[in-house]
Amino acid sequence: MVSIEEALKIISEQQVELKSEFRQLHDCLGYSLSKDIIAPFDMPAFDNSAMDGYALCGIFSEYDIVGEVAAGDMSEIKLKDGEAVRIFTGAKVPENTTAVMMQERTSVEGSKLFLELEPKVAQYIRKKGGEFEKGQVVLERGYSITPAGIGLMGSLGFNKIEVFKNPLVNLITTGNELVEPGKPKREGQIYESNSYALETACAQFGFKCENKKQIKDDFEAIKAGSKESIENADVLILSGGISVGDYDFVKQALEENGVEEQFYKVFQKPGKPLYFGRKGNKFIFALPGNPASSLSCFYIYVLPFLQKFSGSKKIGLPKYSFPVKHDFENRGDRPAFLKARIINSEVEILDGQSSSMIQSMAVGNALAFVDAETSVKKKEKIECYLIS
Ligand SMILES: Nc1nc2c(c(=O)[nH]1)N[C@H]1C(S)=C(S)[C@@H](COP(=O)(O)OP(=O)(O)OC[C@H]3O[C@@H](n4cnc5c(N)ncnc54)[C@H](O)[C@@H]3O)O[C@H]1N2
Ligand code: MOO
Repeated sequence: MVSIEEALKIISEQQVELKSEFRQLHDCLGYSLSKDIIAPFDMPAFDNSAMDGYALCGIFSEYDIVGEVAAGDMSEIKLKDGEAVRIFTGAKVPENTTAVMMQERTSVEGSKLFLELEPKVAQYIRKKGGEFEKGQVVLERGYSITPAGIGLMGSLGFNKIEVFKNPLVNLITTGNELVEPGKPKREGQIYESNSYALETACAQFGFKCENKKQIKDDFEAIKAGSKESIENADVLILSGGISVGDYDFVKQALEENGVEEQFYKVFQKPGKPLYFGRKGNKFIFALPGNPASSLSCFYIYVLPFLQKFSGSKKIGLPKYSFPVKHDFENRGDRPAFLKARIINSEVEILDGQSSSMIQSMAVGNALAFVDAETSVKKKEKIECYLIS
């Protein structure tokens, strides 16, 4: 049995072989950059107008309108003192522009422009290189790509992005009692739900499960199924059958497949029987079958590993401290990740903390950490991992 800190350290210290690939710009959300993104030109690339209005030369109260520049135009106009051009947002400002005046503050009579107020030098001009300059690193290697990052890379003209390959994930659920949702079940059976929660938890962070298998509590079947997944995937996630019961075959099956245990059992609640193993450059997490245990172990242990394996610098769930809404006592002898809800900057520890209960996790948005045999007083701050 290891502590939470030891388990996380063992996971974070695994040497993983990162590979890179080019992906289309629209298809790299959830991937991480394998190279810095360097601006190929200044941003903006030319001085341009921030408003629909008039580009002015010199500071006067009236001007002669000498032309028009729309967004996308290649303006050849060189303004002289007292001249103005009609201009639109994003259009290149002509040479010698002193300022832009928004059209709401102007009036026009024939070709004469009158201003309601005096312009300030450089107002409403977005200067060339004002955001960043050519050659500047705008996104660093290891940056986990977001929609804004995609927008930025598109604005720099990149249509293919070099990213780290995401690990190939396989998922195996084990249990004789499990029935696929949508099918009839008889007394003693339950619906298989962990694979859905785990697959979508992967997807929440941009990781795809390429293959899902459901296997009975049969040693040979689990051994054969996990052998195949270890061959085909980078990371195998199993759920169930990892405790000490007569039908818990996962650990032994993994051992017989040549998987080397990195740790087994973590001193925590939920998720005590968590197993982590490795075979070469393949990694195996066997999560306890209880629904809240398996998902909580995914968030705390599997997610940081998948992120590391994808070359991301962003590791683990966002973690913040919040004051508790009410007194709380963890009477258990294990440190606990508690299903919790953060509202109005306060954290409420929810009812339904049993490892088999997932409704509290579904309506919650965080896992709150409270050490073993510890009381926390109302307003005392505790660490919370945000799950949504
Ligand atoms: N004698 C002991 N018994 C148990 C211990 C222990 O230390 N000594 N630990 C308990 C703890 S803590 C946990 S957590 C569970 C974990 O057991 P397993 O990983 O072997 O999981 P299973 O027995 O297969 O299932 C546990 C529970 O979860 C349900 N389940 C399993 N798979 C799914 C699924 N895919 N979808 C929905 N629900 C699932 C299953 O029906 C069981 O109710 O062991 C304790 N026992
Ligand atoms: O450690 Mo288990 O996940 O409490 O039921």
